[in-house]
Amino acid sequence: MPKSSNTQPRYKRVLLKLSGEALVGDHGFGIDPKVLDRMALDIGSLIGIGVQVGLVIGGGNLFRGAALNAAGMDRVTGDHMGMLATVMNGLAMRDALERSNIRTRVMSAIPMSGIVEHYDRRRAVRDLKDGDVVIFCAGTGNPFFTTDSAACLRGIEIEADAVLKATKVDGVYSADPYKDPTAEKYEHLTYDEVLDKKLGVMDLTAICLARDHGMPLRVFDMNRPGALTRIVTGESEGTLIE
Ligand SMILES: Nc1ncnc2c1ncn2[C@@H]1O[C@H](COP(=O)(O)OP(=O)(O)OP(=O)(O)O)[C@@H](O)[C@H]1O
Ligand SMILES: O=c1ccn([C@@H]2O[C@H](COP(=O)(O)O)[C@@H](O)[C@H]2O)c(=O)[nH]1
Repeated sequence: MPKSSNTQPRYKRVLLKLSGEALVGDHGFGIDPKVLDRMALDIGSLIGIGVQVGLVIGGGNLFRGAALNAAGMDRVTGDHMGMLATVMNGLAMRDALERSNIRTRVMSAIPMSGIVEHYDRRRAVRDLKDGDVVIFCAGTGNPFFTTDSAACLRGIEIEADAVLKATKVDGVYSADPYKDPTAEKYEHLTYDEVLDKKLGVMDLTAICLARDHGMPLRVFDMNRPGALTRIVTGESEGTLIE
């Protein structure tokens, strides 16, 4: 088990959404084990201060349904492939967490007997209370959604204090900072501001779901050392949407 510390967390239970695309790291495609190990270390720090951690991992490092569809594939088939990609990422993340001695459960929205458990909310909450990390795979289990929506959905279901979106950018900007170098970063936004300004860092279904259930969202750079711990201990990091 990770070492415990005296730091008082601001959040007792969080739903952490990890970018699938960022798992590529130095590799051109797939999963860079170095990124997984770094994330396992960060998650271990949270467990060490008593924070319960649910995880949703994207699939953009492997497949996205919309991209497959643009290349000619049936959209639903592409989305099924995207959801399966999130299961592969979940298995890889469990492996890294368990190598760091962090007990981990993987639950899939799509039954996959013999590989991972089927999603069960009550069981997930029990596991979280026991200090296990619970990885929620296969998104919502339905096509035409994204893992951002799945993160908000699971976060609301498990009554997380916040959904933390760990991604490649250090917050929400007035425009995509990769495309517009003059874009300015926001420290704080309301859900309606994100919707009205059509800020593309998270899909709008996810924002609506979070707004309708009063779930705070924080977008931050997963590559900044210590960012996760700073967030759960109440320091300012990334952009808060509430
Ligand atoms: N207004 C904006 N502010 C910040 N980032 C933005 C904005 N608009 C678009 N983006 C883009 O959104 C990306 C993050 O969202 P995206 O859903 O693509 O990735 P992810 O969730 O990190 O990956 P995955 O889908 O693989 O999990 C950023 O890398 C950035 O390029
Ligand atoms: O509920 C869901 C979640 C995801 N998908 C498909 O998986 C890929 C990968 O997820 P990202 O959020 O893009 O990382 C997504 O593009 C969809 O194709 C889904 O169908 N339903």
